[in-house]
Amino acid sequence: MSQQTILRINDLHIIFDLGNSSVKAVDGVNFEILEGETIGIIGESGSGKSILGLSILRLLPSNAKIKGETWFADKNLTYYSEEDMRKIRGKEIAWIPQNPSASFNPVLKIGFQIAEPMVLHMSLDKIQARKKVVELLQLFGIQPAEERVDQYPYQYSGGMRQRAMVAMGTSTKPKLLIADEPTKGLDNFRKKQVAFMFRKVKDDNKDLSILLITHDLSFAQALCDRIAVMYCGQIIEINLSEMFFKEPLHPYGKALLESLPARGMKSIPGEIPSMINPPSGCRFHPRCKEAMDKCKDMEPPLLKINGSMVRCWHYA
Ligand SMILES: Nc1ncnc2c1ncn2[C@@H]1O[C@H](COP(=O)(O)OP(=O)(O)OP(=O)(O)O)[C@@H](O)[C@H]1O
Ligand code: NI
Repeated sequence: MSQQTILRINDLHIIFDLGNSSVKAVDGVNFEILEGETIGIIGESGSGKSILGLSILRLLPSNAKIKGETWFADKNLTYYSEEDMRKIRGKEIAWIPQNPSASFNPVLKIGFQIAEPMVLHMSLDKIQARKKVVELLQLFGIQPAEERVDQYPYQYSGGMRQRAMVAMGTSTKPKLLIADEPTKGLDNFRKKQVAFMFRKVKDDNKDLSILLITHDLSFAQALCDRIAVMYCGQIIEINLSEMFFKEPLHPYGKALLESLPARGMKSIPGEIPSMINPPSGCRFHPRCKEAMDKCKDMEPPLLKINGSMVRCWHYA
């Protein structure tokens, strides 16, 4: 049985025009997400993870120029109008933003905000929606749900707001859920709670595909079927999670793992490169222990190795 592709991104480029210079935030990205799979996008700050996620929903800042195609099942979203995108957002593709505290409207009750996508997309009336919200709050451990439904964001703890965001994101039974840094700023205990909650969401919705954008490698390892590593606007490795955490292909992947506390906590030498003037050749070469002469001048293509992909001359 082969899994269906739910999302396919073809040769995506996103450029920010800064007047006298430009930032290539995403530079030639190709990948796909299968039905029911969880894929993690990892990489250092500024590598283009959030911009890639936002581009799928076309929520990019207005100074962004976009090239390439985004297919959602058999729909080519590239040519969708804003009006058509609004029917997809929150219904078929849900977005869980990076900062739940800033994303809830402080003057509206949480229950009302969670209900909104269901009222909009599932034509539930207010009473039905309220009932659904109470069920969702219970499901996500936000108790006592009957009381919590009428509270305002400030009355929730950070962890509760995070869970409420996921409740809202999954309320309309989307096909794809995109979550940006869902564990950002949480302590270890709350990180585990969020991982547990995502597991539950996955178990309850076997066909749901999840795109997890995260810095948090242990969180990615706990949840993802596949890992895509981004560096300086490009995907430089796509691998099964199991393979990646055992033996990553790209030297940058190896360096990321070696920077984990449990694996020696070796920081990656050098600096995250400028996105305005990225390094020549392989973008990682100035920081790479294994760099060869060729890596300085020639950009490696994304090579297929068995079922994995890697952008590194060592595999050519
Ligand atoms: N509105 C904007 N105008 C200009 N450049 C931008 C804008 N938004 C993002 N960028 C640039 O695009 C690049 C990618 O940003 P993005 O937010 O996707 O990174 P990220 O990988 O999500 O990082 P983080 O892990 O810190 O969230 C960065 O170099 C950033 O400076
Ligand atoms: Ni980000």
